[in-house]
Amino acid sequence: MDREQQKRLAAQRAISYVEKGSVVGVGTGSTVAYFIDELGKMRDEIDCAVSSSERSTELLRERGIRVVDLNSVGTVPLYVDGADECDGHKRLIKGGGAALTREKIIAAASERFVCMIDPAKRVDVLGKFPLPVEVIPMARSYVAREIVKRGGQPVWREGVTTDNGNWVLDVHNLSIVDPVGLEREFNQIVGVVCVGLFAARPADIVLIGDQLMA
Ligand SMILES: O=C[C@H](O)[C@H](O)[C@H](O)COP(=O)(O)O
Repeated sequence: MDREQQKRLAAQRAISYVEKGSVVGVGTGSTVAYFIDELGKMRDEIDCAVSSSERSTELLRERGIRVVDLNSVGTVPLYVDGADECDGHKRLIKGGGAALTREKIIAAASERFVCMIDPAKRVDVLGKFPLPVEVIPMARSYVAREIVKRGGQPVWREGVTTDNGNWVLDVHNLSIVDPVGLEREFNQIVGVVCVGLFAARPADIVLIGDQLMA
């Protein structure tokens, strides 16, 4: 089975976590696009969605799903998203599509985070996928130098501006043996908006294709 089929299967299974009449938090990316397809089929059974990107908002609206501001809802019962890497503790690297900050905000505001991946993204140690870090544009060089001091090799994702008007550094050469510690450390660099490590708030449920990860 190819990766796209695995992503679609994960999205179909993720739908079973959606409760009728509820607000659904929606992530970003190619896997989420399959989830939005499925969610569209039950648009009359849910209340509305909160979205992690302009791209997902557009897809949701195209399928007739009402999208509301996170500030207008309380705790979100369910957040569904993809990831770029996932370790055995359901800690993630995210941000390959530059949507990490809004994704992390909705994940933090959610009771349950269901993450959908294909088998190639399941790793023992995070870091083979370059770690995305969203930065305030004027701080790009400074943050890059600070990351070099910590052993990473930052590469500016030139030409990409996030939905928040910021830039992204992709940090290569990291073997992330302490994801919570590294997330905390990078968060403390002035000029960093968000680190694409979801370790302090990992996923609650990970679907690898249609299989539940233990
Ligand atoms: O910024 C993008 C997100 O974190 C995505 O969830 C992540 O990159 C996975 O995307 P995809 O499902 O396209 O592999």
